[in-house]
Amino acid sequence: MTTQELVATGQQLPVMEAFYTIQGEGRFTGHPAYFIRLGGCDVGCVWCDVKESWEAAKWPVISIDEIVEGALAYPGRLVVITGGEPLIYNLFPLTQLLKEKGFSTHIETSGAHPFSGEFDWVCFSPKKFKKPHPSIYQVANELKVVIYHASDFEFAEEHAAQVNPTCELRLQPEWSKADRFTSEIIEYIKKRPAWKISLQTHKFMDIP
Ligand SMILES: C[S@@+](CC[C@H](N)C(=O)[O-])C[C@H]1O[C@@H](n2cnc3c(N)ncnc32)[C@H](O)[C@@H]1O
Ligand SMILES: Nc1nc2[nH]cc(C(=O)O)c2c(=O)[nH]1
Ligand code: SF4
Ligand SMILES: [Mg+2]
Repeated sequence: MTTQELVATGQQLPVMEAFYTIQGEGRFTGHPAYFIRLGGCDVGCVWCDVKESWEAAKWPVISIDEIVEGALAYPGRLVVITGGEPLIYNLFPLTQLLKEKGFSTHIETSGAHPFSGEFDWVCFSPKKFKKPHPSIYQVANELKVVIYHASDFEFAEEHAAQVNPTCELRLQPEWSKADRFTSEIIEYIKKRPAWKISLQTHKFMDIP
């Protein structure tokens, strides 16, 4: 099979970077985790904090065995698959192998492509720049909406109305606008306790 075919089946994937760190955001903030950052994203968020990930062709294509071997080198058994936009790819082969090896599998996604993979935790962060695929709403365990503009609160509510009732709801200040929006998020949540705040705590700790 050609590399292109192996990527299409999910046996090989473009990996921008992989690193063992502390989950900085959302429900699992503070948990040690191995991050696998896949290359490629077609969503185009103006405030994306990892724009260098967007072009898939820039990154080496690696077999899922080699990816999992990298994760096995560390004592933690929680893997977070992120990107880029990881759902561009078929994530069944990688997540099945990770689960076989005893990992909990989490994903960070905009939901802009059809859902794939076996995940223990799905963090869905919808974007105005590319509409989510309908398949994400039933599987999202956590809705994490980035607040960059006053209109993003309404956008957050529109998505909260579409996810499962058990889905946890979080608002996360966009990093460069945190001065302005953190206090607004706090006041918003105090009035609407269905929501929680998520901060990018790894940036405060100055870790990857
Ligand atoms: C870089 S994205 C990669 C995964 C996927 N493409 C997504 O957007 O969910 C990982 C997380 O970081 C969030 N994020 C990206 N840039 C951010 C910024 N400047 N401030 C706050 N959160 C940001 C995204 O919304 C997402 O929840
Ligand atoms: N420490 C740490 N936590 C994170 N949570 C989500 C991240 C991401 O970029 O997907 C991220 C990241 O890049 N670093
Ligand atoms: S969807 Fe995620 S990776 Fe893609 S541009 Fe937006 S924040 Fe960045
Ligand atoms: Mg990040």
